[in-house]
Amino acid sequence: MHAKTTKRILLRVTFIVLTLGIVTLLSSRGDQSGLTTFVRQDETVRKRTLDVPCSKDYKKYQHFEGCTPRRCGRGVMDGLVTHEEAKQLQRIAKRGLALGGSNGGASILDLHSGALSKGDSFINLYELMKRSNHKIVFSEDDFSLYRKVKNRIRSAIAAEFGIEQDRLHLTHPTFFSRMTTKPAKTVHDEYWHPHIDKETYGSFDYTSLLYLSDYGSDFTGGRFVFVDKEANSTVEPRTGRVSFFTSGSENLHFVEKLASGTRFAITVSFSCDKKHAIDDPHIKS
Ligand SMILES: O=C(O)CCC(=O)C(=O)O
Ligand SMILES: [Fe+2]
Repeated sequence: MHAKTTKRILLRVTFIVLTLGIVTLLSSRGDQSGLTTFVRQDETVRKRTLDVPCSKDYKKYQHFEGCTPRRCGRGVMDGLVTHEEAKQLQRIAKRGLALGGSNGGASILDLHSGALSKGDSFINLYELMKRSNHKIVFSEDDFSLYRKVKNRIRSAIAAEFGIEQDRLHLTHPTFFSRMTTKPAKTVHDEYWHPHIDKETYGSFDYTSLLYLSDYGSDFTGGRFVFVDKEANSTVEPRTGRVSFFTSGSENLHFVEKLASGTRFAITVSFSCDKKHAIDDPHIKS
């Protein structure tokens, strides 16, 4: 073969390889809107983590040695909670929420305090249960499932961040959420605003979310989005998926507005400060 022809072919091959490389790189980083996917709904991840630099805000907060994040980050685990456990928790959520429900698109049931969205405000489910002879909604088995799952999540967070698990205290609020496409009626329905959990909830140091329904089939929209400098990054909810992260401003986030369907999740969070510890939810007598 002619040296010139060989050179031309080599140049062409190099061009094709480079173009393919750039296309692959761009598509793996996200679409034109600057959105990348951290974990897709249709994949099963044992554990996927990402370190993110801790925000400077930690200087403002009291430091709890051996617990306050020194390393910040995010993680997603699919194997921690079984599909059946998540489905059972969804049934519990539905049972409780059936006694209330917001007029707008977001309803919560706080398992610890009993706060339940109803209309444009909240009622107390435990008060209601007390008045109507206790076990109308939850059984001891329901609470025991919640505790089991919460302890598993706590161990996973402790292992990931190199903390002794006894230093992580379950904190308020811990709640089931149900989101729909209904228009918001009060600010409590506006789940789509970017926020920092440490600022919104005060006591949170490590946030976890357990998803109880599937993005793409049970609902559309409703992806969890981390707001990052370069490109936002989504976690697509999947039944049984646990997503956890340090609660400071390094993990600013929001939930996209739902486009269709109903989305269920539980927020389970931990504080390093004993003062903010709450008991495991249990039947109040
Ligand atoms: O349900 C979610 O994916 C996130 C909810 C959330 O941001 C929160 O509870 O603070
Ligand atoms: Fe949040």
